[in-house]
Amino acid sequence: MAEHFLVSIDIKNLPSSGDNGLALETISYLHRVHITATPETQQDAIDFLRKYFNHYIIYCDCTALESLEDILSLLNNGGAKVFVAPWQMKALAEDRLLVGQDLGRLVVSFDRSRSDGDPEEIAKSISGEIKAFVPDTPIGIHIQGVHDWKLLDTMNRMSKTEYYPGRYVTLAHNFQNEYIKAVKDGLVAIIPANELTTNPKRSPNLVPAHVLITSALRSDRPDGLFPTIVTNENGISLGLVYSNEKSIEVALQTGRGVYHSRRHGLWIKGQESGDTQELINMSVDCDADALKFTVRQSGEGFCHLRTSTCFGPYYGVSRLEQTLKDRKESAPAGSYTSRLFKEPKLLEAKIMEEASELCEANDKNDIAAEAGDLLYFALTKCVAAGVSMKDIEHNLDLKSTKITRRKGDAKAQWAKKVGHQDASNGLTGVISGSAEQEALKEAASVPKERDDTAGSQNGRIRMKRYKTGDSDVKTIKNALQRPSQKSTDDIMDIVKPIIKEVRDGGDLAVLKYTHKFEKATSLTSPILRAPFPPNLMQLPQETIEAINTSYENIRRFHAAQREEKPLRVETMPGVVCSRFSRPIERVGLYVPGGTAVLPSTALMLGVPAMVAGCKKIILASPPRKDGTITPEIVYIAHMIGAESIVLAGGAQAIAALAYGTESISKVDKILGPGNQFVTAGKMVVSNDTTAGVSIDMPAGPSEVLVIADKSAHPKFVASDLLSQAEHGIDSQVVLIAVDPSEEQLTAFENELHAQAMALPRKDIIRGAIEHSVTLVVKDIAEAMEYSNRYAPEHLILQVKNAETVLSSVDHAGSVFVGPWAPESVGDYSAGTNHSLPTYGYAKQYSGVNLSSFTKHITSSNLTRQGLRNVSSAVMQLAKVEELEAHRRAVSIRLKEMDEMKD
Ligand SMILES: NC(=O)c1ccc[n+]([C@@H]2O[C@H](COP(=O)([O-])OP(=O)(O)OC[C@H]3O[C@@H](n4cnc5c(N)ncnc54)[C@H](O)[C@@H]3O)[C@@H](O)[C@H]2O)c1
Ligand SMILES: N[C@H](CO)Cc1c[nH]c[nH+]1
Repeated sequence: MAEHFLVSIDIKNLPSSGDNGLALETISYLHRVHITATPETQQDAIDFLRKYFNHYIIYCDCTALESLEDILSLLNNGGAKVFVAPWQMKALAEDRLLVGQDLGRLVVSFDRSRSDGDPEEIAKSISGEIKAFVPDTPIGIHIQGVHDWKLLDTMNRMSKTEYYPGRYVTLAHNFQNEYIKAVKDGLVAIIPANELTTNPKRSPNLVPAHVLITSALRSDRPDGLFPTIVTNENGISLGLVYSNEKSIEVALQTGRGVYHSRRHGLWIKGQESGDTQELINMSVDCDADALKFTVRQSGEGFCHLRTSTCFGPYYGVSRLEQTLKDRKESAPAGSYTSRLFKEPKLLEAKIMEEASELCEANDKNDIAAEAGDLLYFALTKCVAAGVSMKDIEHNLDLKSTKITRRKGDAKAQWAKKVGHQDASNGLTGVISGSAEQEALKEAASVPKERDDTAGSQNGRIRMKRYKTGDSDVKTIKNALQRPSQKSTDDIMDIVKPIIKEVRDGGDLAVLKYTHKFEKATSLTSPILRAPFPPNLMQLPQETIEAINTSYENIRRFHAAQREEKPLRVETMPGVVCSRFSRPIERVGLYVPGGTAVLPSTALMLGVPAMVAGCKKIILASPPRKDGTITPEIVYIAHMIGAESIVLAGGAQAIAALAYGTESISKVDKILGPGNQFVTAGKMVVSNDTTAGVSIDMPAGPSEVLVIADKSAHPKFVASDLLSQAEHGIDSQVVLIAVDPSEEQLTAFENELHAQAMALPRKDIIRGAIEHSVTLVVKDIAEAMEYSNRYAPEHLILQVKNAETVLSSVDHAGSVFVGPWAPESVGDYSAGTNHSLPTYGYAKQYSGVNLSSFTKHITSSNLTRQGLRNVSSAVMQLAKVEELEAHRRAVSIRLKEMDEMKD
């Protein structure tokens, strides 16, 4: 429907029927409203959208908002379009917060109330500003405070060559005729509700609403009438009638379907038949020569022949809805539908049955038949609850206005049922696969809503059970699938522009993202350099002691990994090959800080870097909101001799380390775990040959696999599973129970539930437990087979003679042996490293260790005889490869040897 005018409403002071101007109900007949959101009224605007999305098409003026997130949330809550200032348009477009057709929901607002000047120049500069930032998507323009018609005329002229979908105006003077002229000229006038009336006799100074409508219309009929299509709420056409200025005026005054009969004049539908119509709204079509009335029809129907429409009875979904409503009011004896209304459990079962039959249907006819059955039962449930087809459509419309969309993964239980795997589980395995975003918004580790039952069964936090003898291989394979994350493409689309901006824009770009993601807006430099001020590392004595103990154990274990002397092998007499290691000179260590601050990761990366002898160690970690870094990390940075701490997280920190900026030194290798953005950032920079940087491995959401036999202590088993489940909802924990009794399984489950319920992060745990499993196997050999296939980040062996099982471990990041080795000792203090491969990457990667910070150089040292001994092999192979210079490098030397002999 074309836009002609918007009624502006003060959301803090909603118009009511006693006021001057139009009341809310009458405004809904005109359908399009304009509201203003300021930092103070932002929440009111959201509440208005949520409450009235079904009644109006709502446009929001956001020019006074400071936060781009607030603008996006208005669009996400159903705002049809947002009016933004030029700087907001620029930022939204540049940050790619709106792309594609969502950009078309912007209207750029220019305030001309105080500026005069050549209209031609003004119009040109407006057009230039828009084209500079949104060159490809047509967007609307709004001229605010217009007091000069020359400017509007010029804009109108320009619109013939430059397309703006909507030219909106707010007038400086409140004159009736000006509004009417604007609408007649094809502009969309924004008119305050208190300057409009449906009763011009009573309020002669206000603008008559019906005149505004007819000003937008042009009749191409000799009698000047406007053809009017009448539809029901679902958009089904009831018939064709005619309107004129008078009938529109009465329709607006009475809120009913009122038309002009070419035989009888003013026609109030249903006045005689009783089949009245409640007016929902009226609108003008795209070329302004026809009207549409949307109405709620009562009685027999619209047509004088007593059918629902002038084209016959309803059909399809509308007929079904009508029948169901009739049955609800009064059903004939024995009606099946009426039984469904009375037996909700039967209805529920039928919905599931039909949904499953639809899934199984293959050919076109079957699919249509099964979809029809499912619709019947689904709509029965809706009608029983008083939900109409219109309500469903509104809901769909609201979802379609969202700019941040869910990826739409199936819940694990359903995905597993049908054996669906996320197609995007490819690239790294770590950054592949759900989140949240909601795209932009779905941080990996967010607590579940309180009423979310994920991970719970009958109110208990419980993992799903599978038994290898009872379930087929495919079912178990699916059950052991890691939870999927946001698709690789989505993440790459977010990360790549960030990296490019930091590479090109340096410090300023890093700061921009730190302000945005960490909200640390007071930060003016992205770096904290050593020597670190003592006041930034004040810690309680017990924390210092804990760090010192962990530091020393980690140092000892990693120092023991040093190769004391070079490897030296004489491969043939006189041919000596050697290999020696050298530290990587400059390393960047990423310490996560999104959902939890992990100083222990600073130790796990920093201590081996120091032991290896890296010359330059730079830490990077997202700062807190006030711009500071947690004192434990500063203290550890000081202990390991770090050059500096980059006060940034995510892909921006990775890019700064890879390319360097004015203040951040470039590094040769980046190590450390992180979320999907960090991991994707590491992948991107390591693939850029111009960056000259390598990375450690894909280290994503934490996971643990516990193998427990009859000797295992349920309390220990449950506590180990929970220690990794509390990391994030994207973590996965697996229990392999070896030949357990039912009592033992129940004991594991009771403990898990009881301990989880007492933990502060139980909501996160529930999320993780949703995709976690207990697998029952017959013996330890089978347990090891499954464990090796899964290749867990952490493997815990709570079995008899655990030490002997170690020899069967082929793939795991780190193993914890026996009842007295909880995984958390490895997380903090035992000495082994906690930066480990996840997602099954333990099949090809090691966890961080000393060699992650070194590289090897080889050397060959030959005597004369040595060269003679190897010469024929070298020369023959050079000949085969037709590389003559290679061959000669040997033959010339042999000749020289021979001559020297003579
Ligand atoms: N495998 C291992 O060895 C190991 C060790 C420790 C931690 N971990 C894992 O590391 C992860 C840490 O993740 P985290 O989120 O807590 O911290 P993080 O520091 O990895 O990520 C936070 C950063 O993500 C960026 N970000 C957030 N939302 C964004 C968006 N919408 N667009 C672009 N960038 C965005 C921000 O820059 C923010 O600074 C967890 O999954 C944890 O389990 C793994
Ligand atoms: N378990 C994580 C590695 O997957 C590391 C960690 C840090 N803090 C606590 N735990």
